[in-house]
Amino acid sequence: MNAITLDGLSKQFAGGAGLQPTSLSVPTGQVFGFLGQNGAGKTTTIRTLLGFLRPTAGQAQILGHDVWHNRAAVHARVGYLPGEVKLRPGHTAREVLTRAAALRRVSPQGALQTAERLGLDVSRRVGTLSKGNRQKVGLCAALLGDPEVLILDEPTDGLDPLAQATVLALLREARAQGRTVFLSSHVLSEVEHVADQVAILRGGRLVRQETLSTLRAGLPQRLSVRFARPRAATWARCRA
Ligand SMILES: Nc1ncnc2c1ncn2[C@@H]1O[C@H](COP(=O)(O)OP(=O)(O)OP(=O)(O)O)[C@@H](O)[C@H]1O
Repeated sequence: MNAITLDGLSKQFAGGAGLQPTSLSVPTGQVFGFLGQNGAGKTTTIRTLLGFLRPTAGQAQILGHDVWHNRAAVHARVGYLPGEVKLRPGHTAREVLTRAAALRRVSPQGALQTAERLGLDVSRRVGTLSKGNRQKVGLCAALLGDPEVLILDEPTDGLDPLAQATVLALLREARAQGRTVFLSSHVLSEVEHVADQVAILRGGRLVRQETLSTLRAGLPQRLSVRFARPRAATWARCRA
């Protein structure tokens, strides 16, 4: 069964940019990497998929619900990390997570443990946190209550390599528990460590969707370099 389905979903902004009609599906229990350069349309897709933007055409379903018509039912079962995490600056990270947990009617314990794994000091006021550490607060909030579907807009953006590795480990654990992850990123080398499938968006258009093994098989496995002159002579020139 598919956890997420886009059926001809599109979003046209006044300037013409946005998302061209796009159809794709994400099977339950998979990590789906959604790749594209700056401005490719990843955030637009995610915000339309979640019903924050009204689609120009088409529809999206999450866990069998039409997103636009059943937003509350969908949002109750989805953990979402927005591209820009906005938090009340005067609250500590612990307060943010405890309040978010109360709103979701779940225990904050899991999120506080995740914060510890990510090396986040939850006693700090979020207004004093770095971008990466605010990102960690947003991620802990998205994971609250172990939602069935996680939709994460560039979750590792701005994180140090250790925290990035912890995030990827958290996503693998979510998959091992049968949960579904929709993960946007600029970087294939990061997504390939965790994704089962990837889609590539360019200029608001889906240009590829394939499994990681098919994508890898299509990438050059060997690079051959030809020197215009004998190698020893080339190195000698470089050293000179
Ligand atoms: N509210 C809006 N009104 C008009 N154009 C918009 C709006 N939001 C986004 N766009 C345009 O839609 C295109 C896709 O933007 P989007 O933010 O979805 O890209 P992205 O892939 O998430 O980029 P990034 O990796 O930089 O976050 C861009 O050309 C952007 O300028």
